[in-house]
Amino acid sequence: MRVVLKLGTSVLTAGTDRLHRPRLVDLMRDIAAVHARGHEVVLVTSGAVTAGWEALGFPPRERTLAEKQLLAAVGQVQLMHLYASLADLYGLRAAQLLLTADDFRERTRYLNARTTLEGCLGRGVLPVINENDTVAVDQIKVGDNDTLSAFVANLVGADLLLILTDAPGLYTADPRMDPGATLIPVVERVTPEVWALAGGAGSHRGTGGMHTKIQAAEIATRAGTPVVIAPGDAPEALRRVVDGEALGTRFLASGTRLEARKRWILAEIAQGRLLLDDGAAQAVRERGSSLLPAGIRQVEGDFERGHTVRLLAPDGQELGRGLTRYRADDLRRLGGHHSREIEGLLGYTYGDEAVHRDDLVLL
Ligand SMILES: Nc1ncnc2c1ncn2[C@@H]1O[C@H](COP(=O)(O)OP(=O)(O)O)[C@@H](O)[C@H]1O
Ligand SMILES: N[C@@H](CCC(=O)OP(=O)(O)O)C(=O)O
Repeated sequence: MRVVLKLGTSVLTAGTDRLHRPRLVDLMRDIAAVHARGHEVVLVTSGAVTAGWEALGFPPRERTLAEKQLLAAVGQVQLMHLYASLADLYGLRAAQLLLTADDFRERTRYLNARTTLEGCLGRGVLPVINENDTVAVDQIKVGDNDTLSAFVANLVGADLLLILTDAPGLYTADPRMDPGATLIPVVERVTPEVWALAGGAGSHRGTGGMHTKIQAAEIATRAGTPVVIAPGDAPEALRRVVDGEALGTRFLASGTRLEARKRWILAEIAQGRLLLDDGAAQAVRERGSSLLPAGIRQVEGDFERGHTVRLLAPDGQELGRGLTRYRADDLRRLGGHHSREIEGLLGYTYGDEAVHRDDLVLL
């Protein structure tokens, strides 16, 4: 089994202000045990900012981007030092990958990241991934490690994404606010009702709370990977979930595993929206046809050739996502025109289709 394990700050600190070493030992022992049984583990870890804060002697927090980047720069080294030493204790080698949104958006970078990850797994190395906070400003960052872990799960075609946190799973309401809330053991589909259950982060240390975990569950399950949200303080949580024990909340995969290219399209952050006319919406939805410029009524956003865009029916319903063959400004000029006019309008052509059916994933 190929498993992506996401460890939140809340788990790594065990509710304290610093990385909780005994907790890290337990987690690494769990990882090593699962690894020793032939499973592949990819670790997505938070905790750099907290580790940096600890390393600098807990200075008063400013909560600016510059401060977060500084703390992450200091803390990432501390975090990796701990992981590398602990992995060593259990006879494992750790590798570090610092990724950000562009690494999933740009095909070449995506393929390189995937090659490195496959290389690690092929050699039995434990990849340890965090967002590259030191360079990630709003425009290019994934923003939270729950979503990052779902992107990574899609990247490697994981059989399971396990998100460990400081809550026992998804509750009917934020258990910190509502003592009567109860655990939801299985979520068959991420519906608006499920979204409504999510509250924000449980502490000042965590990012996103249950909201980003549900978002992660939606991204991964849609690409065919089941997701479990489970308590990080449960002994041997990874081994137990891998063995099929019902721990925390399981989100069932909503589809079959998509081929790698389609997973990439879904994993990517959509850069723009194409509003189709009735005929085009019907052709795309019912026949899985390519989208021609003639069927585009409106183009929203700023995107380049090769970026992912959402395809919307006239009523606003999202039909699917695909890679566009033309940049946003080109499509604004081509919308409503026959494909034979493309060369005359632009002075060049990348083919008849705005989004080719091979590059299109219907939802
Ligand atoms: N419906 C819910 N069920 C469970 N936990 C929830 C819910 N809504 C909000 N939360 C909060 O989400 C927190 C976990 O997210 P977060 O603080 O970001 O942790 P992490 O560092 O693990 O990502 C929990 O401590 C909990 O208070
Ligand atoms: N990249 C940041 C963590 C961001 C994040 O999503 O944190 P968390 O909600 O604790 O998983 C760090 O290493 O501190």
